[in-house]
Amino acid sequence: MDMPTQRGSGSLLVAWQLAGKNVLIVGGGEIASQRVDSVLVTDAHITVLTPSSGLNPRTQRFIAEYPTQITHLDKKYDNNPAELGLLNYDMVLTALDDVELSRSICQYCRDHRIPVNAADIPPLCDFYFGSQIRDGPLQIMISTNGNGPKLANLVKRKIVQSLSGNEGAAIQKVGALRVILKERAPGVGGDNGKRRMAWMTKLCNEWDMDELGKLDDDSMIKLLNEGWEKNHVPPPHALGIKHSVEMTFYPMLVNSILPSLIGFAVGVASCVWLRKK
Ligand SMILES: C[C@@]1(CC(=O)O)c2cc3[nH]c(cc4nc(cc5[nH]c(cc(n2)[C@H]1CCC(=O)O)[C@@](C)(CC(=O)O)[C@@H]5CCC(=O)O)C(CC(=O)O)=C4CCC(=O)O)c(CCC(=O)O)c3CC(=O)O
Ligand SMILES: NC(=O)C1=CN([C@@H]2O[C@H](COP(=O)(O)OP(=O)(O)OC[C@H]3O[C@@H](n4cnc5c(N)ncnc54)[C@H](O)[C@@H]3O)[C@@H](O)[C@H]2O)C=CC1
Repeated sequence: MDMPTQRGSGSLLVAWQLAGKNVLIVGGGEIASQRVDSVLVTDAHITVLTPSSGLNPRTQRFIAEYPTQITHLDKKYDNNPAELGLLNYDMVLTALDDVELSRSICQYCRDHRIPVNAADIPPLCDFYFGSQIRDGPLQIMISTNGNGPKLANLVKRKIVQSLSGNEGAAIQKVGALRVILKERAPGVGGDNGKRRMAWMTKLCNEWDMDELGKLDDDSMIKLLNEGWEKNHVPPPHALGIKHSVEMTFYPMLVNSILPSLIGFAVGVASCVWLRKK
């Protein structure tokens, strides 16, 4: 499907690397729990600022389960950014039922160029959250750029249905293979870089996700010895990798082929029965 190119009115889609950075979440309710969930995956250090009485059960559970990754400051924010040390944070998220407080935190962050998201005030956000699909290293974010969050969730469901479930494993194996390949043929850019990229591209085009996901340590070495070193991409079966029946075949079998077979069998049986009569 060709989509028309649109310039302007969009936002930059990036995969923000937050490992080891400090993220402040002000609030501890339903939305804060979703923020904690989203940020935990990044290996950032999270501070949740809210009184214990305002923690919902999910946020409470995260704090209990990840004591080294999450610090809970059990107090009300009294709108004193200096006391809080706001400048020490790399990102601030507000999830408050107090829009004026949210607005003032946003303003302080903007003045000090700290990226900020306020769940209740889209125009003040530096970035929006989106609907997410994750499968290992595969991350898909669906954004409607603030227009229709529920529709983002519905588009996500459509995309999930179109995935085979093999993508995450395949990407993880390709990632491991690329590391070994770069050790074998090191260097940034230049002829080596070009050759590496051409070979990896050919491999990804010729093997499918299921086959890539079946690579293991031994077959990776074999693939490099017999493929990379000889400047070609062997087919998966040459390395003993067999393609399994697509998962999508089963729903097809149940939904269309099986009912037709049953219908045909019933038809034949009734003909035989009628003839006998
Ligand atoms: C701008 C943004 C700021 C931000 O949060 O970063 C924002 C803002 C607001 N959302 C509101 C309402 C709802 N939000 C959801 C759900 C989600 N909202 C998410 C993101 C975003 N929400 C950002 C834009 C993302 C985009 O457009 O693509 C998702 C995708 C991701 C996430 O939250 O992590 C997550 C789905 C995740 C999933 O299921 O996969 C539902 C549905 C539900 O809860 O089931 C409803 C009720 C139905 C509806 O309104 O659509 C309101 C109150 C409106 C009012 O008062 O009327 C505001 C404030 C406003 O708009 O003023
Ligand atoms: N972005 C989004 O997807 C959505 C945003 N919202 C908006 O997000 C906001 C938060 O929603 P919920 O989490 O459901 O609310 P909630 O009522 O569950 O949580 C509010 C939190 O704010 C905390 N809080 C209030 N004053 C505080 C202070 N001075 N210092 C520290 N913590 C304080 C409370 O302790 C509580 O944890 C609401 O304004 C809501 O309208 C609502 C739905 C979706």
